[in-house]
Amino acid sequence: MAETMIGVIGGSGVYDLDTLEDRKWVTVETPWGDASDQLLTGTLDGVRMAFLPRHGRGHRLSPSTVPYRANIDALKRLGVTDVISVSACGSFREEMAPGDFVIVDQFIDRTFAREKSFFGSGCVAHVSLGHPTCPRLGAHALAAAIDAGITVHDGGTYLAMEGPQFSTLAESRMYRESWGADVIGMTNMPEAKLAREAELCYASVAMVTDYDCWHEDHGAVEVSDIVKVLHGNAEKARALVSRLPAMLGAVRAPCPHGCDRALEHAIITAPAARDPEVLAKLAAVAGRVL
Ligand SMILES: CSC[C@H]1O[C@H](OP(=O)(O)O)[C@H](O)[C@@H]1O
Ligand SMILES: Nc1ncnc2[nH]cnc12
Repeated sequence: MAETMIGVIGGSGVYDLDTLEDRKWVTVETPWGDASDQLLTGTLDGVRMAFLPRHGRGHRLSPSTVPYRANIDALKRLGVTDVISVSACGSFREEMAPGDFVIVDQFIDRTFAREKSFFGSGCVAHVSLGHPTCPRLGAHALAAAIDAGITVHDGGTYLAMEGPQFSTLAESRMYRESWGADVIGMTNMPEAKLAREAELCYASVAMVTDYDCWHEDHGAVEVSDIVKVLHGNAEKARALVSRLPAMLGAVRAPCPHGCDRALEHAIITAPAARDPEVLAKLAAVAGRVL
C-alpha cells in the first residue's frame, strides 16, 4: 500500500489553500522548466497535500503559457498520487448554472499551441485516454461537494479551447448543439493528458461562472461577469478540497481503474533505441517503468 498525497491545481480565483497545516511554499525544479509558481505543501487530516496555483499567484500566466508539463512533473516529484483540478468554466446547459460545480468525466481538446506530451522522439509512448478522469477520485470529489452543500452535476464533457479570447457565437452553438459539450474552459487540456502519462489519478471539478455567449437571456461573457462569481466559487472549492483528505485516507490502495499503471504497456520504443537524455528527463513521471 502506498501513501496518499493529494495535489490540488487551483484555477482562476483559487490562488491559495489556507486550510493546510504545516504550510510551506517550496520551489520544485523540473526538466521541463519552471512550474507556474512555488508549490504549497502541508497536511490536512493526516494526509500530505500540495497546492499549485495554475496561473501563478497574481494570475500572471495565460492559458496558453501555463507550463503544464512542469506542473505535472513537479507534483509527481513531490510524491503526489491524486490530482484534483479546480477550474472556472462557461456552461452550455441551462441546468448547469453559475455557481454550480460539474465533476467532468470527458474532454474535447481544441487546444493547439501547447506541448501535450512528456514523450516524443527518443522515447515514444501512447497512453489510453478513453476515460480521461479517474472514476474513484471523481466519486470522492462528488461526495465532498454534496457534503459541502454545493449544487453539483455528476459527469460532463469539458471543451478545452485555446483562448485567450472567448468563443464566437457560431463556435459556442456548435460546441453545445452539435458536439454535445457541457462546459467550456481553457486549461484542462493538456493537463489531464499529462496527468495520465505521469500515472496520476486526475479528477476535474469545473466551477460554472457564466453561460458563455449562446444563452439568449444572457449577454456574451465578460471577465467582469466571471469575477463576480469567482469569489463564491473559490470558497466552495476550498470547502470541497478540505473534505477530501479524510475521504481518501492516508493509506492508498492501487487505483481500481489503473490510472497509476497507465504506462505499463504504453512505451513502444525498444529499450536499445531509447535516447538516454530523453530518459533522464522522464525520470520522475515514468521512472517506474523505465
Ligand atoms: C478568468 S476567465 C478565463 C480563464 O478562467 C479559466 O481558468 P482556469 O481553468 O484556470 O480556472 C479559463 O480556463 C480561462 O483560463
Ligand atoms: N465561457 C468561457 N469560455 C472559456 N473559458 C471560460 N472560463 C470561464 N468561463 C469561460
